[in-house]
Order: sequence, then structure tokens, then C-alpha cells
Amino acid sequence: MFYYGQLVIGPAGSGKTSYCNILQEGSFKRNIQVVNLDPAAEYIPYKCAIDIRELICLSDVMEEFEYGPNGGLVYCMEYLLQNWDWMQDQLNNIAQDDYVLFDCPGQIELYSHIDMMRKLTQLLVNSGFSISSVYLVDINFIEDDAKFLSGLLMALSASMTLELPAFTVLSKCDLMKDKKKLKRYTKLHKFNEESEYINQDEFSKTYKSFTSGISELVTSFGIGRLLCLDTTDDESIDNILGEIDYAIQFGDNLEPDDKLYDQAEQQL
Ligand SMILES: Nc1nc2c(ncn2[C@@H]2O[C@H](COP(=O)(O)OP(=O)(O)OP(=O)(O)O)[C@@H](O)[C@H]2O)c(=O)[nH]1
Repeated sequence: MFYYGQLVIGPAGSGKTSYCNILQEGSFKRNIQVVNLDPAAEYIPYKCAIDIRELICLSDVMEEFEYGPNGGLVYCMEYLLQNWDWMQDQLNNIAQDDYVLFDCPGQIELYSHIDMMRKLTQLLVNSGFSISSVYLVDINFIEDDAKFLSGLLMALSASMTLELPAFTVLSKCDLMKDKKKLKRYTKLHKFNEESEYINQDEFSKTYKSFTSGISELVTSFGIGRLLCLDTTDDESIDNILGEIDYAIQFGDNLEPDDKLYDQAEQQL
């Protein structure tokens, strides 16, 4: 059995839940199911196929064990891994042709400091999932080149840990009035060449080679191009889905639609 989908990751507030919701509400030539993997989620706008909060919920853990939010979250994710049979039972209810989005918690420590999300990914792959990670970077990161670079480094570090086909998506692009300005960020070699921050003369030689080294790193390893997400524009979503479909080979296993052939036959 093969399943397809995305692990939607990124810092708190980067737009993961809204992205899942928009995809589920829209018509993007697939039946989208969403799995909430955030035990701390308070409000979920989409229809949940599976909700981790039915297994374990952060507020209960914090109350019972007197943990803070970070310790509590780690406990919840570990609990999920230890009770994977529960998840497997739920996943068995998902149809093979459904496209599954996993809406993940926003604490990036889960990807960088501990190997829980990597273990979770491996369990999904072992269950027959062909998935990509989609790391959302909020458009407010482009306010400042140093902040932008650090956002990309976090994306690179999370992608490296998960060992999946990885995409970095600049979210909330509807907030950008002048869309032409986005080119500077979506074509990272341009950013490398033009950034005044990276190329400023006041930097010491060592610091300058450090910043340009970092910039070359994110440019060369996988994040050579950023995808833009403008949730008010279906074309931008189609573009993101198209890139991911190609990487995870979604659609390769679908039977040809006879109805389309019949229509084409009649039009000839
Ligand atoms: N303008 C705009 N606002 C957005 C977009 N996506 C999300 N937001 C807003 O950003 C805030 C955070 O969005 P969420 O979708 O909850 O972000 P999240 O990454 O799921 O956040 P956590 O659950 O805390 O990890 C909300 O106020 C949303 O309304 C977008 O595409 N455009």
C-alpha cells in the first residue's frame, strides 16, 4: 500500500494550520485528509482525520506531571511514538488515494535537538507513506537579510534531520504588495549576490567569509529555490503541489480516468 502527503513543519505562527485548511477547502485534484500532530492545538479549522489530542493532550500532561510546555510536548510526542499502534489503526482508515497532510507542532527543538520527529517520519515511511517535508518560513523573515538567512538555516537543519524530500515555502506572500520583490528571495543566488548584509565592507574578513559561507550553504544544499505560498492565489498553491507531486511521485499510481478519454474522443 502506498500513501502520499506532506509533513507540514515550521516555527509557531508560520501558517501551518492555515495552509492545511486552505488545501483541504480548495479543489486541488485530490482528496485531502489532515492529521493534527500538535497536542497543544487549541483551535483547528479543518476537518481532522486523525487528532493526536484523542490520544494525548498537552494541558493534561502539564497538569498531571507538572511539566512546562516544552517538557510536556516532548512527553506527548514520545507517548505517541510508544503508542504507534493507535496511530497505525487510525491510518488504516485512510483510503489509499487520499492525500495526507500532517500538521506538526511549531517547536523547532523537536527537529533540531531531539530525534523524535525523525523517528515519527521513519514510522510513516515504514507504513507506506511517500511524503515530503514542507517547512514554512513566515514572510516577515525577509524584513532583514540576517533574519532571513537564519530562517533558512533552521529550515535546512530540520530538513537534514528528517531525511525526506524537502521543500521550503515562504508563507503569507499575500501580505507582500509588490510581488516582484519576491524574486530576490525565491532565487537565492540573486540574494547571495545582491544582499548588502552579506556583502558589506564593514565586516571583518573572517565575518564576511562566514556570512557568505552560510549563504552559499543554504543556496547549494537543497534550498536553492524557495516556493511562495499566497493562500489567496490558487496558482501559487498548484505550483507548490506540482513540485511536491513530482518529488514524491504522487499520481504515478493512479489509474487513467476513462471519462477524460471519452470526452476527448467526443470532441475530436
Ligand atoms: N495574511 C496571512 N495570514 C496568515 C496566513 N496563514 C496564517 N496566517 C495567520 O498567521 C497566524 C498563525 O497561523 P497558523 O496557521 O495558526 O500558524 P501555525 O504555524 O499553525 O501556528 P502554531 O499552531 O502555533 O504552530 C494566524 O493569525 C493566521 O491567521 C496567510 O497565508 N496569510
